[in-house]
Amino acid sequence: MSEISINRRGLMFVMSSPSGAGKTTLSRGLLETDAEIVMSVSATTRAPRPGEVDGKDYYFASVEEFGLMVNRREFLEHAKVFDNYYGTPKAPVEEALASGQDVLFDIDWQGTQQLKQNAGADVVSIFILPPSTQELERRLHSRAQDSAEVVASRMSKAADEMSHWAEYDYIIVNQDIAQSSAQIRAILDAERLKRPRQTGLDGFVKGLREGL
Ligand SMILES: Nc1nc2c(ncn2[C@@H]2O[C@H](COP(=O)(O)OP(=O)(O)O)[C@@H](O)[C@H]2O)c(=O)[nH]1
Ligand SMILES: Nc1ncnc2c1ncn2[C@@H]1O[C@H](COP(=O)(O)OP(=O)(O)O)[C@@H](O)[C@H]1O
Repeated sequence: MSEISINRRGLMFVMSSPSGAGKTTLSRGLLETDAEIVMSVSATTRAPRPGEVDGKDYYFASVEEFGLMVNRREFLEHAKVFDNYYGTPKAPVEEALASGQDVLFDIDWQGTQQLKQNAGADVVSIFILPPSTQELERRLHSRAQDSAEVVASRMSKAADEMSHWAEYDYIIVNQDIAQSSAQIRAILDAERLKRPRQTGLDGFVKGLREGL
């Protein structure tokens, strides 16, 4: 039997966490296993880490270039995080949603608030907590891509970021990657099934009733 597909409205799936709690790892896992969701690639003024690819991990921009994009209103949201600027380019998100895809955002609490203000009903937000402070520090060190100074600065800012946990729809404590991935999967599956998002239901049910 062929799979039934009912048209639905794309959703904006936001994941935030203090740096090092595991967002990047969890979002990569989701993208690899789900063809209906695409990542929003942000622009940033931060320097690329070893292995990061321009246009894939981020669009790396100078402060001047970033400022021009802000002036041209090219961002859906933007914010200063740590000592750098980050922003979500608007056009790719609008194109993906219009073509029926969901979009995954790895953005901070400031960006999440802005998205909720502009597109409330389409936003589903998850906050990811580390299982402990010691484990957060271990993960930041294990990533080994940032200097000791950067790790220390991110640890000191984790408390700030974590203070916004209650603004999110769902909270996941990321102890075990497989378990956290399964929890994220469950949230996405359930949110996709919400009645207002299944815009094709009217026609589908009409067809069913006419066939009786
Ligand atoms: N508001 C906003 N925050 C972003 C954006 N892109 C990344 N961030 C956040 O900026 C913070 C730092 O990101 P990054 O430098 O990649 O380090 P990470 O914390 O290890 O992922 C994280 O909290 C990200 O969620 C964006 O486009 N907008
Ligand atoms: N549940 C987990 N258990 C152990 N290590 C993890 C877990 N989740 C992520 N990590 C590791 O912690 C480090 C930071 O994870 P990352 O996904 O880069 O975090 P973030 O994107 O939130 O900064 C990486 O080395 C990653 O492999």
